[in-house]
Parts: sequence; C-alpha cells; structure tokens
Amino acid sequence: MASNQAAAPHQPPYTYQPNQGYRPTEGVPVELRYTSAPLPSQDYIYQDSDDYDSDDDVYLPGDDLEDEGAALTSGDITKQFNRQRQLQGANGSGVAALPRSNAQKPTANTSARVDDIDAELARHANKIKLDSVKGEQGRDKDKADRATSELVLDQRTRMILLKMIQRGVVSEVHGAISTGKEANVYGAVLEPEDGGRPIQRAIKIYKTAILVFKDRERYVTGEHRFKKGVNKSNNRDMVKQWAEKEFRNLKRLHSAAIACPEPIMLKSHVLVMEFLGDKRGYAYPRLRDANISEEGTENPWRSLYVQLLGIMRRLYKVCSLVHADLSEYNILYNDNQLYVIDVSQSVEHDHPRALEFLRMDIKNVGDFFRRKGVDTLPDRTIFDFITAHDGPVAEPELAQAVEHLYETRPAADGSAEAAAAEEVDTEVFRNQYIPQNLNQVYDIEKDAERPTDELVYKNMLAEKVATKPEAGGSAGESEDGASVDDTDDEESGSEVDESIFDKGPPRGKKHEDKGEKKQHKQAVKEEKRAKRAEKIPKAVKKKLIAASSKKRK
Ligand SMILES: Nc1ncnc2c1ncn2[C@@H]1O[C@H](COP(=O)(O)OP(=O)(O)OP(=O)(O)O)[C@@H](O)[C@H]1O
Ligand SMILES: [Mg+2]
Repeated sequence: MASNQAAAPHQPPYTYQPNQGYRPTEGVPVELRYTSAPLPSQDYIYQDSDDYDSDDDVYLPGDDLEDEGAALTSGDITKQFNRQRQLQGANGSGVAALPRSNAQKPTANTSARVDDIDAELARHANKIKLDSVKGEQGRDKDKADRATSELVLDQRTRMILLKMIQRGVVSEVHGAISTGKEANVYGAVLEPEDGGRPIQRAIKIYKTAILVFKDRERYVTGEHRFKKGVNKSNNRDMVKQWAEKEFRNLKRLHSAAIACPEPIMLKSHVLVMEFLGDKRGYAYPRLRDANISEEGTENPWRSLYVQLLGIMRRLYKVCSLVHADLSEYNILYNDNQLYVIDVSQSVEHDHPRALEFLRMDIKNVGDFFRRKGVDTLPDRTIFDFITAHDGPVAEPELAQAVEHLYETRPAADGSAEAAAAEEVDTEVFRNQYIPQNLNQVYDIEKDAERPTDELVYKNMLAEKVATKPEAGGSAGESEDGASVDDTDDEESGSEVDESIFDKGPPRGKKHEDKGEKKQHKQAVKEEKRAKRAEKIPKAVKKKLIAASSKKRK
C-alpha cells in the first residue's frame, strides 16, 4: 500500500516505513487514529522477544495455587497490552508506540471489545502516583527520595497495576514505603464504592534483576512445594515463584491468626496485601526503629521478646514454617503488637535446612533483644521450645510456657558457673550439625548411648510422637480452633516426625536386634577391607597410566 494514497476508513491509521517507523496514513481523520500524541520513536518499538502475553496467574486467597489461577480478563492479552502501549506511551509520558509484530495488521476497528478495555485502562493511568511518598515518619528522607527516582515501572508491572485499579482491588497506587534490593513496597488506597472510609493497602513488587535472586536458590532447593524446580534461566519465572511463595506463606500465617499483613491478591510478581499502618498511610515502624518507652520498672522489650518466641513456636507448629529471615527488620511494631512480614523465603519443615534456618532465626532474635538489655534464654532452650511436640501453641499459655523456661533454666540461680556452662552450651549448639530427619543422623548408635535430652534432634524421635493426632482432628488445627488452610499443599501440614509413622519402620538399622546389627556391621567391614585389598594404590595407578600413554606414543 502506497503511503500517499488517500486512506479508506478500513485502512490502518499508521503505515510502517523501513528506517522511519510508523507514519500516519494520510487522510485518516484524527478521530479514527488512536492518539494525537507525537509519533513513536524507534526506541519504543516493542520487541518480539518480550514475553508479555501471560496473564494466567492471578491469585486470590481462596484460590488453589496448584492449578493455575483465573485470568484477569479473557481474550488476547498481547493485543491488549500493545494497545495499552499506544495509548499510554512506553514510559507513561503519552508518547505512543506501536508494535512491530503487528506491522501488517490493521490496527483500528479490529475489536471493539479490546478497544473498550484499553480505553478503560488508560483512564486509570493517572491513578498511579508514585511520586506521592510518605517518607518522613520514622524513615530517612534519603530513602524516600531514592524511592521516587528508582520507581519507573516497567510496562508489564504498570499494566498489572492498571488492571488492579480497574478491578477495584485498589483505587490509587502511591509512592514507595520501602525500596529494597529484592522488592519495592508501595502504598495504595481503595476508595470503597459505597463512599465508606478509604482502605489503605500495600503492594509489594518483586524486582526481576538476576543478581539479587542468586542467593535465593538455597531456600527453594529441597522444598517440596518447588519440586518441579525453578527455571533459573527464566528470571521472571523465578521472581513469580517468589511472590507466589510469599503469598502462600502469608495465607498460612493469616489463617493461623499470626499477626501479619493479610494477603489480598497476587498477579505475577505483584502482591497486594493489607497495609500495616495508620489511617493516613504511614506504615508501622520496623521493630528496629520502634520507639518504645522504657520508663517503667520492667524492660518493655522483654515482653516483646516473650511474644516473639510464642509467634515463632506457633509459626513452626501450626503453620509448619520456619521464617528463615526473622530479625528486627522483618517485624513491624505497633501498640505492643509484633507483626511478621517478608515471608517469601520461609520454608517448610521438610526443607533440608529448615532447622538450620530456625537456629539462625533464634540467634538473630536473641542478638537483637540482648542489645535491648533483655536477659534472653539460651538458643538451645528456645529451639526445643519451638520444636517440642507437646505444649501450647496459643496465648496466653505460650507466654506462661516461656516464663516456665526462665524459672527452670540451670542459670536461674544466678551462679557464675551455671552462666558459663550456658554460654558454652550455646556455642556448641550454634556450631552443631543439625540433622533434618533421622536418616541424616550419622551415628545413631553412638547417640543412642547419650541421654535423649542432649540430642539436638530429640523432638524427631518416634517415642515422642506416639500420640498421633486423633482421627478426625486435622493436623493444622490449633488449640484455639484456628484452622490452617493447607489445601494448596497437601503434603505439608504434617510434622517431620509423623512421616515416620506413615511410612512404616524407619529405614535405619535401629529396629534390628543387637546381634543382627553386629553381624551386619562386620559383614560391611569385611566387604570394605576386601575392596581395599584389590584397590591399586594411587601412585602405582599414575605410573601405570603414564607408562601406557608413553607406549602409545
Ligand atoms: N503490609 C505492609 N504494610 C506496611 N508496610 C509494609 C508492609 N509490607 C512491607 N512493608 C514495609 O516495607 C519494607 C520492606 O518489606 P519486606 O521486608 O517485605 O521487603 P523485602 O523483601 O525485605 O525487600 P528487600 O529485601 O528488597 O528490602 C518493610 O520493612 C516495611 O517497612
Ligand atoms: Mg525485609
């Protein structure tokens, strides 16, 4: 088609010309063109390799994440997205861009429905106001400033936000509450249609830069929920899985009545959750920044410490999770209440390093409260308290149990020896190898001679779990009746130790009788000795190889 021909109404309003990009077809009345904005520059031309067409991953808390969630809208999303780019411009500045991949297709009047959706989305563009930052309260100004400059959203993210606005999940997206290396968290407001009070929300948007996620593999490897594996080559996929993990974990915490942001919606790498903060949109401070009055006689940090130990126990027992990055940075504080956040890396009991992560959490928590002048309990005592089979999982019994630990600790008498022994024990505990299940215990026979109480894995031992949950009682049911929605991952919920019950006798040799065991051991030893006898020493082997290769030459 020659560009100087008068355009009939069915002709596209733009024509592609090599090296010049899209030029308006002459004669097309302005109202038939998409936009009167300046012509797109080559920079904005959409690359075919950009994969913007997946829209099959919107999750709401009730959804089963195993089967792919419902799409936001039906229809060809690529088309919608491309149209959106034209309307809005690649950087939101109103500069239009047209997709190269659609070069030969007429771009007007092809689908009135798609046009409607796009026009609808474009109307919301001004509701993303990233420069409205509430930075002063409890936050350093620098960070708030950085927030505005860093926050140019990519098109896909922008599209997701626009759709969320369109669906009424939020009415406006505001500036960043926090910008980090892995994610930015934005404030958002929902203005209810009935004119009720505006509701604040938080939106966590994961970043897709590859370097940041390098380290995260260790949390995913070995977790049954990621059995299918994470495709490292596809970065966006990986980030999506992280967001999904955070969403699931928040869901669990929330169902178990652990104070945390309630998850509201997940779409790809964008997670909408309850806002933890005041009505004006100021987020609660992190525990690290909390301004806690220390006027009374008792150190107010102590009761927060006790509260946190209870949360950790509940998280472990009721949610079957270990936070794995618990510290004063990932806990928010308001009015004597602690809120757990940032659970994207939290792992299940069955993760090979779950107990190691738990030990790390215990240490971080202890270090912080010690700096606040709290007389903390030994790491091992807390570890046993959190992982114990029996015992409370709800307040106020949890706090009472912690107080009981204080009363019964060996160093409770205040003697210097007992305190020193406690210190040594903590040091040993921190460096000890922690088996995750009984198959990982490497000298079970030697351990069997030691008092059970000394074993770091004592809570995994079968004798301790002889009381299987009664038929009809769900494993996720807590004492206070809160039930955990574990429908999305059936295999979880049960304890590590319970699997011993379900899978018959343990694979180890513990159940064999002593004589048999001895015989078996002897046989293995002999076999190894025989093998060694046949083995050619390394030095000899080397010489032989050298000699034979010389011969060949
Ligand atoms: N629901 C929420 N309500 C209010 N503030 C929140 C909420 N979620 C997160 N924040 C704020 O955002 C900050 C960062 O959140 P979060 O810890 O979840 O991100 P992150 O994964 O640590 O990101 P990065 O590691 O990149 O810093 C928190 O310290 C908190 O101040
Ligand atoms: Mg964090």
